[in-house]
Amino acid sequence: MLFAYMFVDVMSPLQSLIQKQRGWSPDAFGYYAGAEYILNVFGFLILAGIILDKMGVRFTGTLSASLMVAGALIKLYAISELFQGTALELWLNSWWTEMPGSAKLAALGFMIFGCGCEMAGITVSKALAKWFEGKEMALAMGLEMAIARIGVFFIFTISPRLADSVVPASVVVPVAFCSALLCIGLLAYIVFTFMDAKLDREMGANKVAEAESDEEFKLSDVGSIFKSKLFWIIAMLCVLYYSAIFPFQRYAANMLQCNLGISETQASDIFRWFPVGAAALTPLLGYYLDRKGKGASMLILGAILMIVCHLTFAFVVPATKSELITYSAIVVLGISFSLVPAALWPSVPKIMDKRFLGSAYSLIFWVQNIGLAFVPILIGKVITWSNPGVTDPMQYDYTLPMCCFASLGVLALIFGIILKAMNTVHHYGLEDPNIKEDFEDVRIDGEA
Ligand SMILES: NCCCC[C@H](NC(=O)[C@@H](N)CCCCN)C(=O)O
Repeated sequence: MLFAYMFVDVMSPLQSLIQKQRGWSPDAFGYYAGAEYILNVFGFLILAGIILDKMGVRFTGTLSASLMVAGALIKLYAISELFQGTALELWLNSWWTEMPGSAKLAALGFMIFGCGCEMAGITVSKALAKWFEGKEMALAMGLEMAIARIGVFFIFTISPRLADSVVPASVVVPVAFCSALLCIGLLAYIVFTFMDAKLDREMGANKVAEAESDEEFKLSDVGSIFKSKLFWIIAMLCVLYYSAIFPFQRYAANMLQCNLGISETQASDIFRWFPVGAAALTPLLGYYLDRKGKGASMLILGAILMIVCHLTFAFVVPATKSELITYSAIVVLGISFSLVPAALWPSVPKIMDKRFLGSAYSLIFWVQNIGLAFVPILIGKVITWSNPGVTDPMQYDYTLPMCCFASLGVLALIFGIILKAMNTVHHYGLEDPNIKEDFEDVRIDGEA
């Protein structure tokens, strides 16, 4: 997941370079960036969950890592010199001319990569739930997310430097570097499949037989998940919360530039500490959750902190232009981005039956991906609508867009409160620690 998250953002700091090198306009760059989620939104993620529950973590993880490598290589080819002047490029250049041929092929590669990346996300979650059931599951998931966030910080730091390491500067170097890392990731996962097979053997014949007889996944389970009220509450909380985080990340640097009147680099230098803060805290909160519980309360607190931060960016930062307040809001947002992921993902195995855990994760990801695909477009339109006549990208007023992000947080908070109330009534164990001697299993079996 570290290498996957690095690949996702490898081009993010290189927007102006790819514009100079390959003629991608900001719009073309936006379409390329959105391509990551397209196939997932149009149903691939649902299929991925079914494959995961039918075929298991070893097959699905290897498939997802292979998809990421294939997508990465297509993207690498698209931006390389090799692709320039080919018949395919000429043909791709001949229609929808706003989007250069290299951007179209890179978007296709990114789409395939995106399928592999999200499929890997649900596979890793299911694998961790299997390996750490009744143990330090939240800590394990927290560490996995922390490593991925460090990858984001790392790639924002090294990507421009790798591009500048050749003359003239080239986007090919960082993309080739990350593609090589993905190949290493695929090999690492293949090694894991042997370890996982060994775990199955160690778990003993009895447990495997039990798993085979009682826990066979049925296609109708997908329908059962969709009918579950609890599933929809978690999925809505997830999409609303994450839609106010990942799409915000795309606009954050520009928002800081406009509010503080600083350069792109200064803004990035401030904002890049956000994933680092989240990386530092998520495992600690996972450790706490494993031992003390309070998962539902953490979700509520995380949503409240996010609302406070987005409102600070909307009203306080532009009025005071204070760097101290800005840094404080970034740190508090990092705490929020630790609380919610640390509590959300380990909660799913508590309330969903093991046999369709992969599908449950995939359907939550699917709803989330719809938000991640469309909220950035919506925010772009709000920026344009609330800044009539503004052409200088340093002069945007971000009050309304930030209020939109805060509103998503308010809705997420409402779903968090409903979830906690339901947990109090039905005792799903969302406030309980993961590590328990006698774990009372109250997971719903498709019906809630
Ligand atoms: N084992 C993974 C748990 C989910 C972590 C979560 N990621 C997502 O929700 C992804 N579906 C979306 C990632 C988008 C990145 N461009 C997270 O908190 O990162």
